[in-house]
Formats: sequence, C-alpha cells, structure tokens
Amino acid sequence: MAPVLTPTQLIVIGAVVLAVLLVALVVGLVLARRRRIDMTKKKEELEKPKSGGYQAGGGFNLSTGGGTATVEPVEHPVVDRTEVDGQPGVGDDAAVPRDSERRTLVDVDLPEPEEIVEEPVLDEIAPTAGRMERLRGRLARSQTMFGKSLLGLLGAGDLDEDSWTEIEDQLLMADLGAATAVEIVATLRTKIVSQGVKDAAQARALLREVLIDALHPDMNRSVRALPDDGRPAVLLVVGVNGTGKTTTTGKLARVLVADGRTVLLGAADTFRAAAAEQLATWGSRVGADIVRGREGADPAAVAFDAVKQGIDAKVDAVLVDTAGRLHTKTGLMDELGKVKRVVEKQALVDEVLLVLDATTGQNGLIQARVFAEVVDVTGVVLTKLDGTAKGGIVFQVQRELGVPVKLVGLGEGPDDLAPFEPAAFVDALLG
Ligand SMILES: Nc1nc2c(ncn2[C@@H]2O[C@H](COP(=O)(O)OP(=O)(O)OP(=O)(O)O)[C@@H](O)[C@H]2O)c(=O)[nH]1
Repeated sequence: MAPVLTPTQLIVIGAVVLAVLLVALVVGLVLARRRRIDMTKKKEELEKPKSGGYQAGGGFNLSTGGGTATVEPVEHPVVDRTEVDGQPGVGDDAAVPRDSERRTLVDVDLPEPEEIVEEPVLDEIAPTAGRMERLRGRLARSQTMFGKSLLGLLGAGDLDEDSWTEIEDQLLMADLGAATAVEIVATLRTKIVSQGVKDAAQARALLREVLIDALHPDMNRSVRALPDDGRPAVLLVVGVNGTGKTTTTGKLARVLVADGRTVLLGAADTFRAAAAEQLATWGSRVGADIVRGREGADPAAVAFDAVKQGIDAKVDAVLVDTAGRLHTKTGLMDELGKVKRVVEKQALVDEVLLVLDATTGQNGLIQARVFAEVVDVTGVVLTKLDGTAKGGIVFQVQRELGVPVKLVGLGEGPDDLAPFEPAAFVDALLG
C-alpha cells in the first residue's frame, strides 16, 4: 500500500512549487525587458549617421564638357514613399507597393544644344598696290633676254649694220613681233644718231624710253569692275582652255574683295565640271558666292542666272568664268557670243577680259584674233609671264588687237596677279 503524505508534507511541497514558479516568473520578466532594450539600441545605431556626418544624396557636383548647364530636379512621381532624404529607411517597403500609383513618363526639358556656326576662315589677301614691283623678280627670264642681251649690244657703242640686225633678232626672239621690232629699231637708230649714246647708262635710259612708248602708256588700263548706279559691274572672262581663265577669275575676285567690294562668281564653264569646283574654292577663300549649273548645262543660262542674282543681291561685281573653248570649233565660239547676248538682256557687260597664255607666243595671238571677232574684247590678261622669256608678247597683243593689256599673271599663287604698268614692266625687263 502506497504511503500517504501527511498534511505537513503536502504544505511543504506546495510551497516549493510556488517558489519555483515565482522564480521562473521573475527571470522571464527580466529577460523580456532586456530584449526590449537591446532592440531599441540597435535601431538607434542604425539611424546614426556614418562617415563623420557625410550624408549621400545631397547631390554630386558633376561637371560636363559643356560647361555650366544645370538640370532642374524633377519631383518624384510616387508621393506615398516614406523616405524623406532619398535613402530607404527602416520600415520602408523594399519596393514600391504594387497598388501604388505608377510612375508615368515625365517630359524633361533638356537644354537645347547650342548651334555651332563655324565662321569660314578667309584668306589674308596680299596688298594690291605695288604688285608689279614686288613680283618683278618673276620676270627674270624675260629680263635675261632684254636686260642682258639687248643692253649688252646697245651699250657696246658704235653700232654697225650687223649690230642692228642682231638687236632686231633679239626683239623678235622676245616675241615682240616683226612690226614692233622693226619700229623699235628704227626709233632707236634715229635717237642714237640725234642724241648720241656715250655709256651703258645712257643706252639703258634710251631703250627704256623707246620700249615704254611702244607699250602705249596712255591706254586706259582700268578694269571696269566697280558698280554703276546701284548695278553691279559685269565682267566676262574668256579664253582658250588652260590659259588660266579660272585662276585669273579667282585672283581678280581677291583683288576686288581686298578693295572692300562684294563679288559674285558665275561658273559658266559647264563644259568642265572641275572648273566650277575650282572656282568655288577660290570664292570660298575670300567669301564670294558662286552661281553654278550642272555639268553640261547651257553656259548662257548660268551666266544669266549669275548676273540676275548679282543684281538682286546688289553685289559690286559679277565675274563670269566661261568655258575654255577651242577657237577652231565654230559652234563653241558661237556659244560664247550667245553667253554675252543673253547676259546683255539684263545688264551691260562692262568688261570682256581675254586671257592669253604668254608662253604660247604666236598661237596666243591667233586665239586673240578669233575671240575679238566674236566678242568685243575690252582688255587682255597675259598669264604665265613668270614662266617665259617672251614677255615681249605684250607689245604684239596690244598692237594686234588695239586693246590694252590690263593685267598680268606672274605665278600660280593666289595673289600673283598684277595690274599691267608699262614703266614698271619695262624696268623689270631691263633689270
Ligand atoms: N606659272 C603660272 N601659272 C599660271 C598662271 N595663271 C594660271 N596658271 C596655271 O595654269 C593652269 C591652268 O589654269 P586654269 O585657270 O585652270 O585655266 P583655264 O583657262 O580656266 O582652263 P579650263 O578651265 O580648262 O578652260 C593652272 O595650273 C594654273 O595654276 C600664271 O600667271 N603663272
């Protein structure tokens, strides 16, 4: 039979159980309180700013290559976010709740890119005054012929018949032409007989005087390139291909621009596409506009358009570069006549400049005759005088055509065009 606990024993057991329960309760309360304190502490630690107080999100000072442009901050489209400083905080949703208002597309005004207009870089143009003097060295080859040989013969004194024949031959070799050579020899002989020549300096002075006279210094050599009555001057540049028409047109444009004039170029050489390209380059270097047609277009139509645009734009001068037609092709020469007639429907042609290559000698003269029959040549440009000993062609051309040489080409450089001045030219020839 199981022993029966006495009432005293039962009281003791009950007291022990009660005490154990009390202790468990107290311990449980203490632990629960401690846990609560720890959690609070951790939250405080999280909220403490790090890195010595630096807070990201205040905006980096970024620079761009574009300089100082600023972009306005755009308001966040979702308004019920809990963060206040752009950074997620404790208690924030990890992601925007699915039922929150969706971000929509926001139009942001971006700064307009600045349009960069590049200023064309224009050429410096060499001074137009005194070019003949500056370029006189270019006549070195002709100078050898005149200055050295001719002066040598003249200065030798006591000229016999053979000496005079030799002088005449020298003049012929320098391309003065028979008529001019005979005339010059005759004048020299008369003057030497009447005045007498004692030394080389006197011989030089006499020859200088006779040569200048033969160049008709009184001829009007001004290039008619200035506007008249608010109307642009119209110049046609004609000549056989390869003589230097396009180059001369470009060089002349530079001279006019240097003089403060506005110029429009007309590329009526539609025969050779590269000619228009070449002329456009000349124009762009000095800021002169160009009117051109497609390859094979009617040159007269292009010339007409150029003059019309020149009048509308009120430029000072329109320079029309024509096709370098072979003078033997009658039809093509007719075309040149047509260019002039068509242009004249709206403006007078002030100047027809015939470009002749000095190195071609007599051939140039034949060309000159043919061109003069088709158009009224008002002035001659003698090119490539730098490459020839035959500067004497100047005398022949003037004599043959009765028109003045107005300009001379003394090199391939853009400013190697000079006004023709008889005295300066003769001085350059005589050295
Ligand atoms: N040395 C020298 N060369 C020149 C002179 N003038 C022009 N030239 C050269 O001659 C060549 C022909 O010149 P262009 O102006 O193309 O001749 P173009 O008459 O227009 O020829 P096309 O367009 O074929 O009718 C080029 O190489 C020029 O540089 C000059 O005075 N001296």
